Amino acid sequence: MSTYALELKDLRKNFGKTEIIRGVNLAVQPGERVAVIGPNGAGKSTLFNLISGRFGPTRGEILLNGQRIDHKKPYEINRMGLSRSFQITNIFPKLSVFENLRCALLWSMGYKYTFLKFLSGLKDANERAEQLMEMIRLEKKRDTLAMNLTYAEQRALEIGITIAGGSDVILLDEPTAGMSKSETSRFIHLIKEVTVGKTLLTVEHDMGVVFGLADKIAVVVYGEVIAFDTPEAVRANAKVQEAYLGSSVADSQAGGH
Ligand SMILES: Nc1ncnc2c1ncn2[C@@H]1O[C@H](COP(=O)(O)OP(=O)(O)OP(=O)(O)O)[C@@H](O)[C@H]1O
Repeated sequence: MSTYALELKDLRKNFGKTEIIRGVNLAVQPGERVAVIGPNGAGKSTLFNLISGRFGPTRGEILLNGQRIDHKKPYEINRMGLSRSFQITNIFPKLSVFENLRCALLWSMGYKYTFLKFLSGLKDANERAEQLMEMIRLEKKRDTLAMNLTYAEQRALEIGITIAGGSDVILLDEPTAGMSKSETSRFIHLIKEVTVGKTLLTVEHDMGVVFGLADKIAVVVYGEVIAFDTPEAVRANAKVQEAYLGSSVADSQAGGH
């Protein structure tokens, strides 16, 4: 049986007659941090949509901790241990930071607790919400409505909501998009801290973030993974350099990352 946290086997997706994902194979070890990079339109979002169950594949298999998840519904995949962040769209703007985290926790506990155990569940959720708030460094904003947080704070809250359910595989879509340079470096640090021991997949355009965060990089070009390796090996990969025309990846090297 597979011991991979996530495994894609000959994964394919057609939209109409066009094959957008063209036989992707990828095996991610538990605890690995993987950045998925590639030119615009390469299929990165489609890949995330397939993994998280928004789309069903045309062919191929997706395994989460050895169990098939292709053709399961997003909430079923979530229950099986995969959580995806949608930038800040999981946040309830009119709830406080604490209430947002507590909601996420209760939602994830709801299926495990019977109604009669709900009250004790509530106590657990309160305690865990406090812990999570400290982890994402928003304890001073405990009672602030989410809509009144700064953008970077909202992104931190979103990460808190994403990890609240205890999933061991986390998908993040461009986690630092829209942040300033200093916010970005603080946020990379935060992501690393809160995902210790978890498997992380990010779609990312910012090469600084990619090289700061990833143990491995998957390079998607025209619906195929053309390289899956350590950042150093990917930088040196001739196929990758050709696909990027020596731009982003080489630039980040010149930038000293
Ligand atoms: N629901 C859909 N129906 C038809 N075509 C789609 C659909 N979703 C994506 N595509 C097409 O699939 C291709 C891959 O798109 P996708 O969004 O996965 O690329 P991407 O690598 O995430 O791009 P970007 O970096 O610009 O976000 C594009 O040509 C896009 O037009």
